[in-house]
Amino acid sequence: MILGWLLSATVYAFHISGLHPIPGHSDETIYCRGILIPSDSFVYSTKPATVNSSDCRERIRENPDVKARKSADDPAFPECGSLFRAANQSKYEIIWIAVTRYRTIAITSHDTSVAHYGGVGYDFNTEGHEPAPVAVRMATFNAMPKLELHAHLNGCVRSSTLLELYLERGCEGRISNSDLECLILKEDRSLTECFRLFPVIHALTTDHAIVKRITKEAIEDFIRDNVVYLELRTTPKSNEAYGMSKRSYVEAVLAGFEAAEVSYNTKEEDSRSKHLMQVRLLLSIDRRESTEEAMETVELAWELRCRGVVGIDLSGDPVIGTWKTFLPALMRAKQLGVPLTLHCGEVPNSEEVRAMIALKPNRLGHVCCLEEEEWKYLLDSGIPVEVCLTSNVSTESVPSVTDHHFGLSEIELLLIAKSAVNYTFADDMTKLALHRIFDDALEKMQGVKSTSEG
Ligand SMILES: CNc1ncnc2c1ncn2[C@@H]1O[C@H](COP(=O)(O)O)[C@@H](O)[C@H]1O
Repeated sequence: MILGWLLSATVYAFHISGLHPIPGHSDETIYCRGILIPSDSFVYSTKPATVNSSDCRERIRENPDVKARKSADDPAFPECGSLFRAANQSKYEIIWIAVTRYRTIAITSHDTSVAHYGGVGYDFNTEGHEPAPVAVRMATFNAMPKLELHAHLNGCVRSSTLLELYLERGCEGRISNSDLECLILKEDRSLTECFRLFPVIHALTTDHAIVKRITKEAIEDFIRDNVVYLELRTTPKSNEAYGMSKRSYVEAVLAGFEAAEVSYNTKEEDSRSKHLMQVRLLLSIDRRESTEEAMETVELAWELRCRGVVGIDLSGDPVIGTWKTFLPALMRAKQLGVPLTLHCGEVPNSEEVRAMIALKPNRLGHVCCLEEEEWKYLLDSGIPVEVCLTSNVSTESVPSVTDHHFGLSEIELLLIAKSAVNYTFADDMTKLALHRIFDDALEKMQGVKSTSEG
């Protein structure tokens, strides 16, 4: 019984990117984790400002919901103002922000002039201050093609698989049963708890066969969510006890890619098999690693560039490690022309945030905790940001899902998702094919819309 319950909790606990309703909310509305799939995958670009920041701020102040939540003593609110100022000064348009006591997240876009705060949409092109929330149906999100550009393999392991492995082999004394259950059942985890959980997962996903299995399952789950292009990232690991080197680990992941394609293609009765999902791999450097280990990962990415490895990621517990350790490897990646994405500003760290932006990586991930000056610097740099909304909610970096929802129309969401194609690490042919998928979906959506309006 407990196991059944644990299994049914799968999607909430581990499959962070799952397209599933949040308990207590209707699955007919946008208030669901599903909306966060595309948003996790979105990459936003920037463009000259069209929004008057003081007007924008006034409208936010006038919303009683926001006032109730952001009381005067909440240090986050002034931060919001400075964000608008930064955007205005640097002539970028902010379409969406989320401010919590600790973090501020902003999204800029060239596709729309809609801004959001506290889960309520405001159309800056219209008169009046009425909030304009838009309910979007789950079915639409299921059907919508999606790009997933920020998925950590060991963060996507099904809870059912973890439990199965745990029951089979235990957890090598690293964690008690009750601790494991507690971690699995807890829907939202602080960053600290997250990094307590990863070693537990790693202790279970040790050998090549398991790495292949979790890769295949993760891909199948993304296919089910109608992701059409996936950049999966994972940290190559060596583990003598299992005869594993960094290279053989990556080989096991690539074997998982192949296995997923086979099982996917054989399910001909499944209409989703008409889509062929494109999968690419980024190799992550963990912040606990040494310069030499980081360098080995970069060389591996270069060697395996013809087999689907398209980039390097720097990730891991943001309070561990120092920037200088990884710099030689990141510079080497740049020298080789291997695309780079860096986890940036998950916790306040001005010096590092500045150094990361100065390195001019191809993308930055999370980018939650920035000082006003750093925001300006980021906006000036024009570096696309992987805005990891699902993760930020799960790790309690932002207060709730409703504080995150976009309130955009279905077509606007699709357009934003489409714009992310330009920031994938895919080749031009793949980008073209992806643009076509989005154009088809857009055409269908517009057709449905005009029929229902007619
Ligand atoms: C929540 N925000 C985050 N911030 C930073 N790094 C994260 C992360 N979430 C996951 N990882 C990184 O991904 C590893 C697990 O997948 P792989 O073993 O690589 O497949 C974690 O150990 C951590 O290094």
